[in-house]
Amino acid sequence: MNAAHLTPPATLTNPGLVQATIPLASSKSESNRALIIDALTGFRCDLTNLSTARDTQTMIRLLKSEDRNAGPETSDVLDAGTTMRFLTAYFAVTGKQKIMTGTPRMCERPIGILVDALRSLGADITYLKNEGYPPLQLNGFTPSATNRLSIRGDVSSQYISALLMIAPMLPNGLTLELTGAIGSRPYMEMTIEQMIYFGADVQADWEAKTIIVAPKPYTPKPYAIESDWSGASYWYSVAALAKDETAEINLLGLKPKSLQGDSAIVDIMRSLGVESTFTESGVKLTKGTVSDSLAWDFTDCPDLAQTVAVCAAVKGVMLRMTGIESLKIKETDRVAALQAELQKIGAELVELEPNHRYEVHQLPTEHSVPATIKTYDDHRMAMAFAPVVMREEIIIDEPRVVDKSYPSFWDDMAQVAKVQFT
Ligand SMILES: O=C(O)C1=C[C@@H](OP(=O)(O)O)[C@@H](O)[C@H](O)C1
Ligand SMILES: C=C(OP(=O)(O)O)C(=O)O
Repeated sequence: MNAAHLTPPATLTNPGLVQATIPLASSKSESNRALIIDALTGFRCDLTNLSTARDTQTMIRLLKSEDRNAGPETSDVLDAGTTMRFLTAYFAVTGKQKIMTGTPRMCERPIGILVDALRSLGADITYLKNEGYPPLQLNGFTPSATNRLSIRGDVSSQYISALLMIAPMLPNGLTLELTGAIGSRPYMEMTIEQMIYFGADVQADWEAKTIIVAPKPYTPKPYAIESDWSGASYWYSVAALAKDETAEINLLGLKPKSLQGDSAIVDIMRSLGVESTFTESGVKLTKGTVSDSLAWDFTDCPDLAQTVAVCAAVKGVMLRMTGIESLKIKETDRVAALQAELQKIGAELVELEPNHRYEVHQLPTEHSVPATIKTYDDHRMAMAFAPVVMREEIIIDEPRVVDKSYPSFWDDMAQVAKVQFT
C-alpha cells in the first residue's frame, strides 16, 4: 500500500535450526470489535493488548477524530475492511456526518448490503462515486420503526458483525434473518461473544439463521485482546516446512478456547505435520506426521487459505480447497494472486468446479530460485510465501504490506532465517 511501493524487497535466506519464541501481534478482529463497543459505552472500557496492526491503529485514530464534527469530516480507512464496515455502522447510528473512503482497492470492495440495511434502520447515506461501493457520505440518522431485516450471509460477515454491534443502541433492538449460505460464521460468533461479554442480550439460532439483539446498552468492562491466530498460521507453516526435525516454535498469548475461527489452523496443520501443545504461555509447535493429501473447506476461515495453499504446495501434499469464493473480494483477488505466484515456486492452483472446488498441486517442471513473489497490496500474500525460505531462498516484494495486520512480522521472521531488505 502507498509507502510500501517505495520499500525494497525482502530477501529471505539461510534457515537455521528452528528454536523460536514468537510474541505475535494481537488480533485485529477482536481489537476492532472491542474498540467499537468501547466507543458505544462512551470510551469507558479498559482495553488492553490492542493490536499494533495498521487496521486497528486506523480505527483508533478515526474514532478519536469523531467529535470534531464541523461538517462532514473524511474518515479514510485505508485498506481496512473491518474498519470501513464497522465504522460506517457506528458513525451512521450515532448520527455523525462523515465521508467514508479508503484506498482504490477499498473503493472496489462492496458495501451495498450494509448500506441498504443501515438505510432501512434510518441512516441517510449517499454514494459519492459508484452505487454499492465507497466512498460514501453519512448525513445523519432518524431511527425508523424497522427492527427486523433480511441480509445475505454469503458475501461478507463484516456487514452482519457491523449491524449486530450497533443493534443494542436501536430503540427496538434488531432481528437479523440471514439468507443464502453463511460465510465466515466464526467471525459473527466472535462478535456475539464479545457483545455478550459487554452485557448485550443476543440470541443466535444458526439452524433458523436468525440472530436477535435486545435494545440493552453495553456495560463498560476491562477486556484483554488475545494474540492473533491468523498471524500464528504463518508460524505453523514455518514449522511444517522446517527441515529440522527438532524444530520447536513457541507462540505466545494464544489460548485453546479462542474466539477466533482461525484457531482451526491447529487441525489443518496436523495433516501437514505440525503438532500443537498448549502451555501456560501459548502454544508449542513441534513436528508430527504428514498426510499425503488434505481436503479443507475454508468457508469458516478464509484468511487461512493462502497459508495452507503455499504450505501444501511446497510440501507436495495434494490440497483440495472449497469455500474460497470470498477471497476474490478481499485485499486483492487472492485466488488470482495465488494462481500467479504459486507457479513461481513450481505449483499450481486449479479451479476444478467454477468458483467452488479448487486443487493445489506441485508441477513436474523445475522452477528458478529465488522466486520473486508479488504481494498485490495484500499482507497475507507476503506472510504466506515467507515460510518457503525453510526450503529455498525467496524474495518478497513490497514487504511492508505486513503492517496491515502484523507489523513485527519480519522481526519475528529474523529468528528463523536471514531477512535482508535490499
Ligand atoms: O470480521 C472480521 O474481523 C473479519 C472477517 C472476515 O471477512 P469476511 O467476513 O468478509 O469473510 C475476514 O476475512 C477478515 O480478515 C476479518
Ligand atoms: C480480509 C482481511 O481483512 P479486511 O477484510 O478487514 O480488510 C484480512 O485481514 O485478511
